[in-house]
Amino acid sequence: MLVRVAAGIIVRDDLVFIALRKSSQHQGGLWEFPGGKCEPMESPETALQRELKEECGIAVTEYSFFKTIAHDYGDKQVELCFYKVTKFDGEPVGSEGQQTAWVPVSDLPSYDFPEANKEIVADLIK
Ligand SMILES: Nc1nc2c([nH]c(=O)n2[C@H]2C[C@H](O)[C@@H](COP(=O)(O)OP(=O)(O)OP(=O)(O)O)O2)c(=O)[nH]1
Ligand SMILES: [Mg+2]
Repeated sequence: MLVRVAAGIIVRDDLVFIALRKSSQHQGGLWEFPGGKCEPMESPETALQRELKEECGIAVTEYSFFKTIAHDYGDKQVELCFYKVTKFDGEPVGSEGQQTAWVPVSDLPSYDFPEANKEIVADLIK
């Protein structure tokens, strides 16, 4: 099962907004860049806008493509399209009750992310 996902690296100054995945979710208990699955035929850009509205309550107004990562978790194959989100309307929150945090980019390595995110975190702290 290949799942296409769009995720936003929401940045403000030197801080990044991250969220904790619920324990009931795939890769639960790990931190993530908010986002979610693309619907059939939906572009990742549209999915990014929709997911960040649903999960964080923000309207994305400026973003740029960062990187695509393909990863096989064994039980699930994901293709993650990461976007850097540089402007948005509203203040990001955990709309679905998820724990969230604004963290300095340099602190990202001290948070546990899914395996597929390791390369992204490494790129961000470069
Ligand atoms: N959102 C997000 N998902 C990630 C990241 N890293 C990573 O491996 N994933 C994986 C976990 C999931 O298998 C998949 C994303 O699914 P999701 O659970 O966010 O999807 P969704 O928001 O549509 O949620 P749902 O309605 O299906 O519960 O991608 C990440 O940084 N952000
Ligand atoms: Mg999600």
